[in-house]
Amino acid sequence: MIIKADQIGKKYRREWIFRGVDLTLSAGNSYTFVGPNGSGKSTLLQVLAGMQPASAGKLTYNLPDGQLLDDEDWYRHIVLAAPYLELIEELTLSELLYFHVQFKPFRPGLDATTLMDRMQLSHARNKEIRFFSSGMKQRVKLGLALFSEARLVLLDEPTANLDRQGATWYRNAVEELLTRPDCLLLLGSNQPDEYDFCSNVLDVTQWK
Ligand SMILES: Nc1ncnc2c1ncn2[C@@H]1O[C@H](COP(=O)(O)OP(=O)(O)OP(=O)(O)O)[C@@H](O)[C@H]1O
Repeated sequence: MIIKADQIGKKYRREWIFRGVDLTLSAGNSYTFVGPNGSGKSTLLQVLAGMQPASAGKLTYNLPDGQLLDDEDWYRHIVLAAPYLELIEELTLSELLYFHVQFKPFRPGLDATTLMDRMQLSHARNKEIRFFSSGMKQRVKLGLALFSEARLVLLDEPTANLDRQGATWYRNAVEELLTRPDCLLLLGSNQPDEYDFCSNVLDVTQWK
């Protein structure tokens, strides 16, 4: 997976959030977008993920064999965990995993039972998501992102609402993901301990 951004920009009404972004993001690497509150990290991640249209410039997505992904294919290859994305609150955890796997398989060797175990949430398998604490919900979002079969993993504020044990769990899971040469990891963060393993740290204020 290679994402090429050619002079992309995003504006809301008359305000440019960022512009002139030229990037080549390649699988086997991680990239972290940093900057103060409101600087455009989440917006840039969403535009790079194809979830929001760019207002200017061009984005292309290539697989290693040079194949270009079209819109329909694209969504099979990405996962995003972010505070602003909601889980389906009426489902139990078991039901949610069953629903999710219909659209996106888990990584090889994982099923719903092992995944709940990896999320350290087996005890809550029959509880509805709406009764989960914010930290438990965050583990579910991260678990679905980190343990699903996807070539592009986007994590926005990954340790939001996690306690110290949860932050260690995140750290171990993300380091395991980084051993996969076929995976491209993009992070949005302003917490250094969420991304200090990452060698490509990009300040979004350079694109104001
Ligand atoms: N849908 C929208 N309509 C108008 N303005 C928006 C919209 N979404 C975001 N913005 C504006 O875009 C700017 C960047 O917001 P964004 O959420 O990308 O920043 P951020 O760096 O992720 O912030 P934080 O660190 O607080 O999460 C902000 O000024 C925000 O108000």
